[in-house]
Amino acid sequence: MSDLSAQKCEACRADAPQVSDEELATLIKMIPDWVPVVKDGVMQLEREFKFKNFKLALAFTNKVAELAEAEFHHPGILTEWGKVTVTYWTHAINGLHKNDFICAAKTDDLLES
Ligand SMILES: C[C@H](O)[C@H](O)[C@H]1CNC2=NC(N)=NC(=O)C2=N1
Repeated sequence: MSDLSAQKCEACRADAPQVSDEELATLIKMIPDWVPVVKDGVMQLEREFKFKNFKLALAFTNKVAELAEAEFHHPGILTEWGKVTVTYWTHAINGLHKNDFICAAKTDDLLES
């Protein structure tokens, strides 16, 4: 568990600021397996997780879903045979918030659980 994954998400508020370029540069180093991507004009964090088959991919998907409910911060999840693509962004601000980095770090920790 890292400093980032030990933190808790805060409630998503529409007036919350998006992370600054400097914060992005610092935070992205803490989750080196994730990449910032822009989809439909919205900056998001994305990582592909590889598995031996669909059953393992689905089991991981369910762990991510439980995390999302526990933090009340929800990703996009694409579950395929042998692969799960997880994407975080904050809908309330249509961009990246520190919550997204916390949840990405917590998602990485699920691989050890
Ligand atoms: C009403 C609103 O959807 C909720 O406050 C939560 C639910 N989960 C969420 N998840 C994400 N990724 N962004 C949000 O803004 C968000 N809002």
